[in-house]
Amino acid sequence: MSRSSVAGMIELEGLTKRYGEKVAVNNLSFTVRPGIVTGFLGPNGAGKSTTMRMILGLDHPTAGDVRIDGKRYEQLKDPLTYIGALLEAKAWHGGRTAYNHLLCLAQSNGIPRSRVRDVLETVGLTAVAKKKTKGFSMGMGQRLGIAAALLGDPRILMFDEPVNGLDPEGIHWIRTLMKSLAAQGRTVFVSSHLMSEMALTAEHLVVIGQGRLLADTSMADFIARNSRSYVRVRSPQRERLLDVLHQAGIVAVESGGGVLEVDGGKAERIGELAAQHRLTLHELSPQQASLEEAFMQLTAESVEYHAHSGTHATSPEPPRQQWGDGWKRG
Ligand SMILES: Nc1ncnc2c1ncn2[C@@H]1O[C@H](COP(=O)(O)OP(=O)(O)OP(=O)(O)O)[C@@H](O)[C@H]1O
Repeated sequence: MSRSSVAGMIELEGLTKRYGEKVAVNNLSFTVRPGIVTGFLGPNGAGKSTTMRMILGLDHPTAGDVRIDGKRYEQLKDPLTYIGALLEAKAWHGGRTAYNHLLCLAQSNGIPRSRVRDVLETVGLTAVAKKKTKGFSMGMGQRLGIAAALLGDPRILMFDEPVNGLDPEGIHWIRTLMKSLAAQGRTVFVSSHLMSEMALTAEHLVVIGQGRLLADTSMADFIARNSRSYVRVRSPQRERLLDVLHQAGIVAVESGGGVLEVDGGKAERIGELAAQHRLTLHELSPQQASLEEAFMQLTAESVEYHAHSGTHATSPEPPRQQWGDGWKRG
């Protein structure tokens, strides 16, 4: 563990959590830094919520350590002024107004009363501040949860699956808010099981599967390594086409169903070669593999419950790192 922690850093070192035989979080070590949105990505049951609960001192690690600005959560004086969090469960009292809910939280955490109006304004709930929260929609509830996280003006914000159940407008709002919090120099750590969502929000990615670290990388690097572009080609004269491509130094791979795949953007060249040799093409289509597919590849071996079988994955082996080779075929 680094003892020269920068303000706003979350540092995990060998963090492990067992529930009986089940290892929910397995020897996780990584650092979350300020000024960017860090996406915490993994399939359902990967251990994201358990990790976040340990960061907040709500669960105790079986082994390892997690520090906020170099300290354990319980060592922080007025912790809401260091780290604010939105966890999945809603924990407010439905009979209170939004204003009173936040006021109670402020008063019990040494936060000035003036912050209540500020955060209600930030999340767009000023007009309903005096309404009881039990009548709130899912989106309003999320906004109130985020207001509570922002109350202590913390340098670190942590959100567990914040866009779950929200409509497109709500999703857009949360995305914009997270980016603006990071632009203010704060640390923003956000979990999701959707790569497509993270691709639009996060600058850095931490990917876990079955509690283990699979990747800790910039989004730009993830895209560069995993955005495979290739050309799909089908021809009734497949063997002759393969020979022609081979002679031209173009590598084609058979991918089943009579389809050939050629890496890189060579569609024009393939079309010209086919025309020169009077070969018929039934398909010549440039393709771009999605990041969602790349994520599925990376985590494929660590998904707990497979939809097709419903069986529990019991392999004790760590999931194979598939950077770069994730796309190669046998
Ligand atoms: N209190 C508990 N007792 C026993 N097992 C638990 C407990 N909490 C979590 N688990 C198990 O630990 C594993 C990790 O769960 P966790 O909720 O942290 O995953 P997650 O990545 O947040 O998943 P999701 O995306 O579904 O919320 C799961 O197999 C879960 O069943």
